[in-house]
Amino acid sequence: MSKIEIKHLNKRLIGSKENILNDINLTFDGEKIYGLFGQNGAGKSTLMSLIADYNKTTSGEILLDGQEIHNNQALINKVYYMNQMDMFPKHEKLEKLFKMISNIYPDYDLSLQKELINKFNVDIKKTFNSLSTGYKSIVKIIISLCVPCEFILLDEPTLGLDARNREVFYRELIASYSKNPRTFIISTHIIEEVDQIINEVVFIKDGRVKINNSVDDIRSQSYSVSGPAEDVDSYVQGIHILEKDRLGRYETVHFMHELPENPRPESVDVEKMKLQKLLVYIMNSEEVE
Ligand SMILES: Nc1ncnc2c1ncn2[C@@H]1O[C@H](COP(=O)(O)OP(=O)(O)OP(=O)(O)O)[C@@H](O)[C@H]1O
Repeated sequence: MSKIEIKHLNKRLIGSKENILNDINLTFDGEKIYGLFGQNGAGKSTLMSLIADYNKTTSGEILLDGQEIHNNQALINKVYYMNQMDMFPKHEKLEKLFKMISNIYPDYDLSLQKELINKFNVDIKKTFNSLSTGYKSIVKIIISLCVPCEFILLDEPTLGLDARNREVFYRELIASYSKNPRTFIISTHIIEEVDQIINEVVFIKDGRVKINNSVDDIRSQSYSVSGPAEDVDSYVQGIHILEKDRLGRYETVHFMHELPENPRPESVDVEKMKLQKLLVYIMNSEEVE
């Protein structure tokens, strides 16, 4: 199974004194779905553009199956980068645009493309330039799911999509992945949207990797316990609580710890903490250390 390894990568823009990315060491394994998170300006798009060889590293290596991707067209062809740049011919009708792309990739999935055009209600007689922000994203999403690449990098794929189309996209992504497992790296600010889809989390802050772990590991021993306040309090007694939300007599407490050994009152519900909340705690605790 293919993998991408990033070793001691630094990126600094010419004329700048500061690195955008600092000593990045990461492995993206085959057939996994990664969430790439971080605040605005953290360096997510820069990292993706380097992997796809749109940009050159200042130092360090990006290897696909042990070989440098940079300037190696056979390897670059295994990576597809969907981003916010509009690089398609603006005045061509979409039907021609789709044809051009499918001609570039020998095993492009034309039947999936047809299905997705219908599901997203895309009018292929329109030009790319005339599309709304959301429909521009949809066209890019369709192409990303149909190209026969082993590594698909999606940079804020749902930008401008309404709720229905976001749902269609994630449903189709899962269907496509199940049928044809490959690696997806999805950069998004809306962690709730992907927390059921991704296997791995990479969190970048100020150009450095702060979290690089599986979702299962991150979510193990992290709970949200809710119910009548007095029952919850007695159940979680002695556990370090990260946050308590209260609504009248009802409360929810969040903690990163094993479940208490005390018997759980029937009135109390236990669930895994939401990934978004958890990542915020992990980042905050790192800052305190
Ligand atoms: N061509 C450029 N010229 C100047 N600064 C740049 C350039 N490209 C990136 N940067 C800077 O590098 C940093 C990282 O940007 P990048 O777009 O990679 O972040 P991001 O995590 O994708 O952010 P966002 O979530 O806002 O899209 C930012 O401070 C950005 O301003």
